[in-house]
Amino acid sequence: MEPYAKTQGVDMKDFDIGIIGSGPGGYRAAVLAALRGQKVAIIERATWGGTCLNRGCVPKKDWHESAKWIEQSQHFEQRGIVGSPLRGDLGRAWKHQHEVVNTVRQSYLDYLKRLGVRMLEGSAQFIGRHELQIDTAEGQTQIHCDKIIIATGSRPALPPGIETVAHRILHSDELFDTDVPEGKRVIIVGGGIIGTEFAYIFTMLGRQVTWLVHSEPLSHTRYSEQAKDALRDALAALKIEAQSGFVLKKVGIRGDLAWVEGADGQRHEADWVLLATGRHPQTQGLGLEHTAVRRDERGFIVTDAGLETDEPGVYAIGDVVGPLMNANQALADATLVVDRILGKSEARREPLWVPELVYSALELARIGMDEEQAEDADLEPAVGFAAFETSPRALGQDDAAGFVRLLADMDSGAFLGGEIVGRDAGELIHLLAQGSDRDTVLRQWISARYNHPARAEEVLNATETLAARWGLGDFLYGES
Ligand SMILES: Cc1cc2nc3c(=O)[nH]c(=O)nc-3n(C[C@H](O)[C@H](O)[C@H](O)COP(=O)(O)OP(=O)(O)OC[C@H]3O[C@@H](n4cnc5c(N)ncnc54)[C@H](O)[C@@H]3O)c2cc1C
Ligand SMILES: NC(=O)c1ccc[n+]([C@@H]2O[C@H](COP(=O)([O-])OP(=O)(O)OC[C@H]3O[C@@H](n4cnc5c(N)ncnc54)[C@H](O)[C@@H]3O)[C@@H](O)[C@H]2O)c1
Repeated sequence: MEPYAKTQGVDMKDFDIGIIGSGPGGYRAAVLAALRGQKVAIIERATWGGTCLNRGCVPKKDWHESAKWIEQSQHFEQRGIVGSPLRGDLGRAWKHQHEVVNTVRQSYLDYLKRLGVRMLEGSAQFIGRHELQIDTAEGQTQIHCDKIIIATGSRPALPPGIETVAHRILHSDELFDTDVPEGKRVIIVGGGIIGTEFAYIFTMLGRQVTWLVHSEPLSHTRYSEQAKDALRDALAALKIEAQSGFVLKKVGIRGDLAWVEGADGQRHEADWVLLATGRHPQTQGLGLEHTAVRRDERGFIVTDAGLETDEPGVYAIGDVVGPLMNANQALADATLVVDRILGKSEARREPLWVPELVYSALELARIGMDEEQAEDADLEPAVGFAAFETSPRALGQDDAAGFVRLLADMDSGAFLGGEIVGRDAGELIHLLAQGSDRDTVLRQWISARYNHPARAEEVLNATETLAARWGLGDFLYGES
């Protein structure tokens, strides 16, 4: 790819804002700051667009779409769509995501260029509190920035002593950086979000998956038991089951086969292996010792609620701050930090109100508190519920698994949190994310106009059950 700006000749230029990393956090911060008249430099040492665009959300959702179509094709004949049977081809799916990713990346770069953002290719490190040195292919250059945003993201974490082997034993970054391995049999290690998403995607795209997990998939997440059960059922219907109790200790290659060994000595063999055992914040080589920026014991950068580090004028956003690592958080962080830098807001980071998603045999989406958190906050949560199994739209789509589940405060009728499980949950969650006034938003949902038949109507139905079953009618149908 042609870089738009070489670092040569930039020597010690001044910028209003310097941003390290071009993932969703860094890219969004650059766009927002440039749109508001700031002189912005963004520095990227690897592929423009970061994890989300090149090795995460974007290619994963491209594959998830193909996986869904293959699964849906099981209903084609009964819907009157007939012809030869369809089958998944992960190799071709890899090429498809690659083309999509390249198109998106080019549009990102064009936009940054149009906005006048200075794009510098190389590895950035602090050499002073507000000075960065950038090591490029052509040499070193230095810039001064009034404000600096660290958006350096994360990298795959492997258990102690475990190393990847090219084309055979991979983590997810390597999976997207190189073509997918040929072999049909694949082992996935990890019951986190990546394991849960890829066990489904690979199976639908024609691979035989052995899925090895330590504890129940998604057990470390805040999805309700009902959501996890629904997902387990949907996976089981496709014969995708996690084998629990596996703690990875060793990996290796024997002839044509890759193997993994657990703490109990059990070995599993396959053509190749995907390791999905978490991610670490990425701060190595950043020169943080030249600043007052601190990291916690897990390596995450420590910030205040406005995402400013201990070094005044230096901020950190996205995965490198954690603890949740998703693009939605990185994007929300970028908005918050640019607003604060421009003095437009005193807002505080609110991870609770950033949507979380899982794309597997069902889409799981959630936002806000769960019951436990509500009770810990001395609130009394009422549950509003509507299942897609009676939705005319979902039935017409042959895809009626899942539900909308809302929590409201019994005393005030305030919206506390919600979960949407099933097809298009990743789109529908925006309904739950938009209400700016959570005290009155349920009243808005109950009086809003809906398209019929549509899945979004289940948000209305779930809200109505709060009125009907929990006596919240006075709050929800009251004067607005
Ligand atoms: C397989 C997978 C699927 C995912 N799917 C989803 C999803 O569906 N939805 C979702 O919300 N999230 C998803 N995520 C998570 C999401 O990708 C991350 O949360 C998001 O990319 C974090 O954004 P970021 O801006 O903090 O950092 P990143 O996207 O990691 O970008 C950081 C960038 O900084 C650069 N960098 C680091 N150090 C330096 C340096 N010293 N100098 C210059 N550049 C540097 C890196 O090269 C990188 O390009 C997924 C992740 C994975 C791995
Ligand atoms: N849709 C999304 O938002 C999305 C999608 C994919 C990834 N991500 C983010 O990317 C990050 C990485 O995802 P992930 O699934 O790798 O991490 P994760 O933290 O979600 O899960 C890691 C899993 O690895 C397991 N594990 C760790 N060491 C192990 C060992 N030695 N043996 C067996 N199992 C072991 C853990 O038990 C856990 O189930 C996460 O923070 C996730 O939130 C987000």
